[in-house]
Amino acid sequence: MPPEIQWYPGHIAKAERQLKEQLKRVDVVLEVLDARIPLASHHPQVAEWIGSKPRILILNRADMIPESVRQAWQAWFKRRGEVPYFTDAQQGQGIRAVSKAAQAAGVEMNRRRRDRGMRPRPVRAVVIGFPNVGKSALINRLLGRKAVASARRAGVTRQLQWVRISESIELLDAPGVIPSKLDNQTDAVKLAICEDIGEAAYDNQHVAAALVDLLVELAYEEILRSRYGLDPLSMTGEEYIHALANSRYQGDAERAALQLLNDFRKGLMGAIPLELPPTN
Ligand SMILES: Nc1nc2c(ncn2[C@@H]2O[C@H](COP(=O)(O)OP(=O)(O)OP(=O)(O)O)[C@@H](O)[C@H]2O)c(=O)[nH]1
Repeated sequence: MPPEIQWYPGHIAKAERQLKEQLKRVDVVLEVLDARIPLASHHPQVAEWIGSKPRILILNRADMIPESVRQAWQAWFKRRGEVPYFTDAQQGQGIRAVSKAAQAAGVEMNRRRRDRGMRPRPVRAVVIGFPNVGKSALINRLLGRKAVASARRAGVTRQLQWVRISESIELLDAPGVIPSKLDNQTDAVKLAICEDIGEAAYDNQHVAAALVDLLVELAYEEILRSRYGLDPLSMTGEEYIHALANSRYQGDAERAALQLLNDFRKGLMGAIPLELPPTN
């Protein structure tokens, strides 16, 4: 069977090259994950690309998961010796803590510079993450003004410039786009559901069916039942899309799939995580 989600060729290598170019220039890396799918929106090679540079871990779209799940992730990352910063870059929540963490990394860097007889300078940082996770929105919030294009469409970010976000922090105004991980279709489907996928080709009906299956698996079936008047427990995700198409869209399964995906992506189903911290 061919992979369900495919990326347009040529894009991955170029994205990796550009990302490495950006990482070379900075002291600190701000890695943005999607709080609904912190595992699927992390690329396993990030540690290798960053090397020994400090990384600040940001779970954006924190408004799209319940508080209890946020706490569960907090505890899970803490057990792994990591500190997640939860942000809502759209509304500007949690931004100050991110800036402070970058600033603290800068203090550490300047201590080392002074030890080597070098003059202190502002810490240089870059925001990286998968397409559409909210990198530009976060940069705008860190800047405190609207300077970087932010759009609902994936893959709009381009150019490269330094911007001063405080006395002690300089930021690359173009975020680093992390290339897709190609070997994990389960993660790819989650990225497609959340629209964090960039230049990929995928089948909306397949992705919407996977969303229904995931919602049932995570015991969110009541949301589907009350929103669409159809019980997902008695059928597969694929059957659900067809049932929805028959009940509302004259059998048009593509419209039903797009409606369901849009409702989820816009948060109209409520704050729903698609991943929970692993229990082991
Ligand atoms: N609900 C919610 N929406 C967000 C948040 N952050 C960003 N968004 C929205 O998500 C969409 C993508 O945000 P961008 O900032 O353009 O994402 P990006 O990562 O820069 O995207 P690319 O340029 O495609 O790589 C926009 O519609 C934002 O308004 C958030 O914390 N919560």
